[in-house]
Amino acid sequence: MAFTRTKHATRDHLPHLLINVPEEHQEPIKQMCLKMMSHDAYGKPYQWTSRDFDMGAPLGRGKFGRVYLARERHSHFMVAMKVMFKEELRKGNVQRQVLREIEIQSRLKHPNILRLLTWFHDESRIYLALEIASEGELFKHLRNAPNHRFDEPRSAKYTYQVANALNYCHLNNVIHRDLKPENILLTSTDDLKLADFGWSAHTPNNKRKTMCGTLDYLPPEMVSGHFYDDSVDQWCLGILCFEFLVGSPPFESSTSENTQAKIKRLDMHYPSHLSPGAKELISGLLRREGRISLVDVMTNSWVKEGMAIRAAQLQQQNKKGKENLANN
Ligand SMILES: Nc1ncnc2c1ncn2[C@@H]1O[C@H](COP(=O)(O)OP(=O)(O)OP(=O)(O)O)[C@@H](O)[C@H]1O
Repeated sequence: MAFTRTKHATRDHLPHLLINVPEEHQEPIKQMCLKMMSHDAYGKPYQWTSRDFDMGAPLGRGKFGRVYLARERHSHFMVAMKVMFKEELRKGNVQRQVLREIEIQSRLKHPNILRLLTWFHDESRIYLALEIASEGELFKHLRNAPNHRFDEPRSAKYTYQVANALNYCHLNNVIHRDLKPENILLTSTDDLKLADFGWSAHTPNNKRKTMCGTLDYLPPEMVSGHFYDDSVDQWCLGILCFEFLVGSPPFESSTSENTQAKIKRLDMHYPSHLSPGAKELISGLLRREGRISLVDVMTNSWVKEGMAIRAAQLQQQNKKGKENLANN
């Protein structure tokens, strides 16, 4: 890739790079790779600027940023370009949060974590060149799903992918701390990308005490203002898995005081449509202490079986899609 600064593929590696690429896409991808390899940035330090990119359609808008589809001029490599105005960041007093997000996200390289490919700034703006997740926020898909919830196989697959991403974060001494469907993006291949590391933190051994994250997802130790460690992310994964399956988080209530009180009492109910496997997994995560590990989640039998069913569902959908295309 034009953006990587170490371990570069050369022309000799092209046959290897194209191994899993369908026949009909081989030539355009080969041409793009060749263009990337001939870019001044390839393998060398390079000062990117907005002049290197053609900006296209808007993909979305956040509190401080607007995100556009953008194309790198030389290689035609597509990215999602997040543009933030320095003045707005200053007014919102979030400069440090943004710098932390950049610093942490540029170090993390995992298939289920949104890649920050490069970043640069000019007098008034900061630009983040991000990997594209073309299906956008997972939250939108949850809201559009029947009864605002995913079926068990789909929930199991997504739970696995988030557990995998969080496990990688923890191995790299990073706690995400703000897991929720709004902070997860979906790709065209039905894969999740964890985004928004604005609240994440390095975890140098000692426990932390900052209250952050979203109320519905806060673990009891954070609600009570106690010290906490990276197992807060396991709690959030339990809430997320519940929300996938039920359509709303388990401690949701009309006021934030009630939500906090319910979290402290672990006052929640499992709807009758949940399978015993799903309940067992969630109850292993939504504990005050002794939460199951992320590796336990990834090897859990409900998760494994659900993933296999989801893979078969997608294969079936793809087959139908191809048949419909052929018939039209
Ligand atoms: N990499 C991406 N690929 C595709 N769409 C994206 C990508 N990043 C962001 N978007 C879209 O742009 C929207 C805004 O993203 P952004 O990261 O600025 O905001 P946010 O995280 O939702 O909000 P905030 O951090 O301000 O609370 C997202 O909701 C999503 O729809």
